[in-house]
Amino acid sequence: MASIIDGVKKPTFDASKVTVIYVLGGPGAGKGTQCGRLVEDFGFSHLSAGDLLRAEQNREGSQYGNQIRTCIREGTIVPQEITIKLLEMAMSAELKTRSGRGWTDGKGRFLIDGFPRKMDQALTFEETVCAPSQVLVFEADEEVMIRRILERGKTSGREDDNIESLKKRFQTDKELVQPVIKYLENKGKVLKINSNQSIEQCHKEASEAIHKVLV
Ligand SMILES: Nc1ncnc2c1ncn2[C@@H]1O[C@H](COP(=O)(O)OP(=O)(O)O)[C@@H](O)[C@H]1O
Ligand SMILES: O=c1ccn([C@@H]2O[C@H](COP(=O)(O)OP(=O)(O)O)[C@@H](O)[C@H]2O)c(=O)[nH]1
Repeated sequence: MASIIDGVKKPTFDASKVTVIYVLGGPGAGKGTQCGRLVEDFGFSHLSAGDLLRAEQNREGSQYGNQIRTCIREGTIVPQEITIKLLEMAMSAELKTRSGRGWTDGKGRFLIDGFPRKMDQALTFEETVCAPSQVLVFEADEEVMIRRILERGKTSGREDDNIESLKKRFQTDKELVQPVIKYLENKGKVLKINSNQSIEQCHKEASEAIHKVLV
């Protein structure tokens, strides 16, 4: 069977026709929740790297299923070739099927949630797909994130919404994701939002920042 990966190479769409916003933050910081709200406001396509990986993991015949499952359970990062290819394919598909609906400036609007989580991903995506216009980073205290994830775990069915996986995800966040945030901060693209606050307050701060990017 053909692989979904045929090397990271130029995507099939024109990078000048898309606006990409990265949405980062620890597990349970509220990335998915806030993306849902921003989709309503601005007509973004919301691409969660974690959701794309879970879908690929469960796809019948996927040769990456076991590898993805192990990484997710252990809170480690899936090799970039897999994640970037999945993102690129999802972006191409959206650009074909939506053809501008809800994108008032004619550019494809993408919220990329939970990515990049490692420096190699940040650099490769920038080189082969495009650079982000803005980066939203939701920051919550560890005890707040633990409480939210354990609550979510009661119904999410996710193999990593438990305290053992969570501790490993926090470790990965410190070691790998924080350097990516520093790198993006040096480019002046990062807005940090305190997500111990209410969903409403986080949304207000996030949507103000997006307004400035999309004008
Ligand atoms: N600001 C907030 N205040 C209280 N609960 C929140 C807040 N943001 C998200 N939640 C809840 O916390 C859980 C994790 O949020 P989610 O958006 O899935 O986080 P992430 O995508 O960052 O892992 C969800 O059950 C969500 O309803
Ligand atoms: O670019 C990515 C994004 C996610 N993941 C994996 O998917 C898991 C779940 O990520 P998601 O963003 O869905 O969940 P969160 O930890 O933010 O709740 C992570 O812990 C990683 O194992 C990954 O390998 N690369």
